[in-house]
Amino acid sequence: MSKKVHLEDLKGKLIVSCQASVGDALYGSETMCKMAIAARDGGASGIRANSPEDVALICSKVDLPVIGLWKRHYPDSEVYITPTYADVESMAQAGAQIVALDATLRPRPNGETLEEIVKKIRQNYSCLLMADVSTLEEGIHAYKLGFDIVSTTLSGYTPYSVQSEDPDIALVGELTKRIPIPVFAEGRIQTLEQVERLLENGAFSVVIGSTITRPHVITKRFVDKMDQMKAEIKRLENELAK
Ligand SMILES: CC(=O)N[C@H](C=O)[C@@H](O)[C@H](O)[C@H](O)COP(=O)(O)O
Repeated sequence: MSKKVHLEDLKGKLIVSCQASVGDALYGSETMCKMAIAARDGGASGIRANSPEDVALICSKVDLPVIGLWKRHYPDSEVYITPTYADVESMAQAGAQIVALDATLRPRPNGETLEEIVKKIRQNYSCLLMADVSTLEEGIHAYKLGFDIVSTTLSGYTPYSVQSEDPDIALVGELTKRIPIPVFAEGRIQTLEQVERLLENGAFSVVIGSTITRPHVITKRFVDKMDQMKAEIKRLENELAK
């Protein structure tokens, strides 16, 4: 049974998402656990992690609250973040103090509903529930279903939500005005200035993944920018040569 987490301990704090996909150089529970230890050593107040294996290992080695999710793809649904009751149950059993699940209004596998999942988890487990949403409507709906936290995780990742390369600062502000539970800012956060604006807009906590724990993503961002700059210099040289 996971230890109780006190959300106040996460207020104004950083949660580091330690996740890697199959095929990533850093894929594997041992490596993700080392990432979580490094995040703890850097002062993170919580960890977000994917899969029962990674969560169980991190919970055993890192004395921080763990937000557990399980990315699983089902043929009959677009929902892939902890889609079914069994997936949520696996994360609670792995020891996650908080279980994050897709809280969009999209159809779930096997015809399961978010309402049924929340009700059943509340009957059987003491973990907190975090709603990964992409719109204000989904956040309000998740609050009404009894979630403990709403996170902007999926903004920009559903076809009907705001598409941007930046974090959805506006959604954080809208959610904090409309629901009384903690709103976590999550998704595409890359700079301290963005963190400042997110907190100013009412973010309870900030979740950062790729910019801290995905070296290939960080590397690609620099490489792409430098290639752009090189191409621009070449273009200007050609202009001057005319
Ligand atoms: C869209 C989706 O599946 N997001 C996932 C949610 O767990 C993770 O892949 C993200 O890395 C995490 O939300 C943190 O975001 P960022 O890596 O941009 O800091």
